[in-house]
Amino acid sequence: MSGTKAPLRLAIAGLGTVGAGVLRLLTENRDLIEARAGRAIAVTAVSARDRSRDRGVDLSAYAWHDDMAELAARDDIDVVVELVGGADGPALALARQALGAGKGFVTANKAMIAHHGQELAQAAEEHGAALRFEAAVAGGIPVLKGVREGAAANAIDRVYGILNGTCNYILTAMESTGADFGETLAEAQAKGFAEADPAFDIDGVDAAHKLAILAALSFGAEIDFGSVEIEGIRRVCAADIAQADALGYVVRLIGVADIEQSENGPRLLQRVRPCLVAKDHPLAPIDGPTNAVVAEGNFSGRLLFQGAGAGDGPTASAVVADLIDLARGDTGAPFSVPAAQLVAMPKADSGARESRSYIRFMVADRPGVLAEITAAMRDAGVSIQSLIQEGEANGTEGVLVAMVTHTGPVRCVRDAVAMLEGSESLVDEPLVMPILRS
Ligand SMILES: NC(=O)C1=CN([C@@H]2O[C@H](COP(=O)(O)OP(=O)(O)OC[C@H]3O[C@@H](n4cnc5c(N)ncnc54)[C@H](O)[C@@H]3O)[C@@H](O)[C@H]2O)C=CC1
Ligand SMILES: N[C@@H](CC=O)C(=O)O
Ligand code: NA
Repeated sequence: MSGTKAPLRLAIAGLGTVGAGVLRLLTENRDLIEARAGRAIAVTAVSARDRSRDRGVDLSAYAWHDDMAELAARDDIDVVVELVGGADGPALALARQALGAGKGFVTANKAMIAHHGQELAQAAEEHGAALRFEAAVAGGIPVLKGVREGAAANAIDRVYGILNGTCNYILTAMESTGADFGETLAEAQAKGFAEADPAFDIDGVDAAHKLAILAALSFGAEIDFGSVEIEGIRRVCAADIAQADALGYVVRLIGVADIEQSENGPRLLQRVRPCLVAKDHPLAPIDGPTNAVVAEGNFSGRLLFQGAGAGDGPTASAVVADLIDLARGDTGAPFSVPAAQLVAMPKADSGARESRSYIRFMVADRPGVLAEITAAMRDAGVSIQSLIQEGEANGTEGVLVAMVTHTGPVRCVRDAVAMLEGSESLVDEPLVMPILRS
């Protein structure tokens, strides 16, 4: 079909949700993939933990390796595809080996790229190999391609979005059905969205991995996962979602990265936390495992990328798109610029940022409690826009007091909360959620 070009030969490590999806996609769409890639893309060898597991795909045509480290050593392989996971360990060893041997390397592993992406990009350059990881950020959405290629001419100084399908699935289910957190997490796990350790999802770490990669690529910054401020969704309760709704907002886990200019060069701020999102904001209707990313280019204006952020089909689509690029001979720098040109950007001070905030207190039902809270706000310089006191919140001890502040420094809200620490009026630690600016 494509003439005489030799096929691109793959070894795939990991045949779980994503790996099995990639095998299915390569089989079902073989002809169109070959036509678009200009050559066949053929699997030669595979490795996973359990050879006999029924994955709904026929493995009989592929060489099997119990030890995935052997894949990179095969001389009949052009590209190693890593769909195992884990920041370090065998996945990282395989990446180093494959790139060191001059083979292409395609992965969906955001944990590994967030921690070691720069080293791996450098290794790829040194050995003339290609490294790609579109599936690692926002699953099936071609957001890395969109930023790296489609928006390549723009300076981008803010990128943000919904980067974790599991959290979005949980939050939107809590919103629409009032379902409980644990039950909804189990559903997300059963559908294959959740990470091997779902704490990575609900504690915001997975979104932070993706944000760190997206920020590096968007801003030309060194990857700095360590400086991401992270808060997950464990403490968001049904009453918060109901209060947000009454105020005209929905609750979403949002990753935001931006750069601010200072005398000493650009500073980077990366934060992942549950936020209140106005119902007319483009991120508000994003539900279920869908992800959405907004990138603000200085010529393009606001770009919105939206689609399935997790699951076998969408994630496989991103992996195979990378493989098609490699088959076509695109070996360009994965972070837009060579790894050595990525700029080290110190962390910006999040306390100095201005924001409106939602603050929820669970308080003891007794006189003087509200006065104590509002005094702390006054002393810390926080201006309250609205305050709601509810009866006993469902399934919780105490009375819910929720407030929305006027725009002011984040530090003042932190100071107010710190002043109330240890107060006998509070039956739980306050929850602060910023209101996402449009
Ligand atoms: N599931 C999803 O929706 C998405 C997953 N990802 C990423 O894709 C990667 C794979 O995720 P899933 O397919 O969901 O995981 P999974 O747990 O379903 O599959 C992992 C596979 O790796 C194999 N494996 C584990 N340790 C191994 C070892 N030492 N040697 C050989 N094989 C080994 C397992 O046998 C299994 O086949 C992860 O990095 C994940 O973060 C990225 C985007 C979306
Ligand atoms: N666990 C992740 C899977 C995709 O990256 C998620 O829920 O988004
Ligand atoms: Na993607």
